[in-house]
Amino acid sequence: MTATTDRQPLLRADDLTMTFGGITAVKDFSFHIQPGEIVGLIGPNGAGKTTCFNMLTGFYAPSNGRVRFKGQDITNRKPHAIARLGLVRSFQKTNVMKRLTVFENVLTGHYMASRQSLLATFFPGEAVRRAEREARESAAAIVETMGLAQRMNAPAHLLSCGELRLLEVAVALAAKPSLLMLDEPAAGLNSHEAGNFGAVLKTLIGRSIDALLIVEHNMDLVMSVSDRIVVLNFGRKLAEGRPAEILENRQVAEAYLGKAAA
Ligand SMILES: Nc1ncnc2c1ncn2[C@@H]1O[C@H](COP(=O)(O)OP(=O)(O)OP(=O)(O)O)[C@@H](O)[C@H]1O
Repeated sequence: MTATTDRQPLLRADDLTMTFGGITAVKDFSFHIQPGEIVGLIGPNGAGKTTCFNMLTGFYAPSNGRVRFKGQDITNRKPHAIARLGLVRSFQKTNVMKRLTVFENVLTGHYMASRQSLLATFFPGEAVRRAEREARESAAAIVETMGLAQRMNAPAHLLSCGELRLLEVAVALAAKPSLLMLDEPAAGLNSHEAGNFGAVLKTLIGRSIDALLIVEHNMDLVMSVSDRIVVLNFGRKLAEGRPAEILENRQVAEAYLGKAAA
């Protein structure tokens, strides 16, 4: 075990359970994320990964179990309240507005997060003007961090698939997350683009975010970026460990092969 396990987790979920009518999507699922970690949450289709994301971020009220973030019990809090605490998620559907430029998309992310009043926007005082300046500086810095500086003023519809996936993360970063949760952020990327995407994600830890939880079907990507992997199967935790341990785990291989053979 590493020394990190002695510290208080950034996020801790205990016995999370979600039932929809007669279907149990997730059952007694417990896990944690330490500051500084990238954790991969994997599992075959329908294993319960997105349902977990929804429970952790307040989009679903768990049927049972608790979620703690930064030491606070956030179970059943509203999604926007959880996001304001620093737990920010992406969705499988894109958050990018195709007509806006890369910079404008990230700036819009800042405004969505800051909830500045309309009155303040039209009749700005010094404080609002300063906030505006800071938002623009921060947006430009995020674009650079994601490796998109050359595309700062390009309309999003002109971006390659790889650049678009990076921009989606950039927009999420505008909300100033402490823990960022990405749901299939590398969908549609070829192996070269996925390699670059993973390398950029790794640079974010300790610089833009404290920790990252990633749900991803691209195994090369998730194995190369994650410090630890948690495997879900039929809503239950099947395995947990370092990527090399998970790759050698027979039960995990069978869960995936079983699904593929079905
Ligand atoms: N709102 C819902 N109502 C009823 N059943 C649901 C609902 N959301 C999810 N489920 C069911 O819960 C189970 C887990 O689904 P979930 O989407 O969480 O899996 P997943 O691991 O994210 O799958 P994928 O990798 O395909 O995205 C599935 O059987 C799904 O049909």
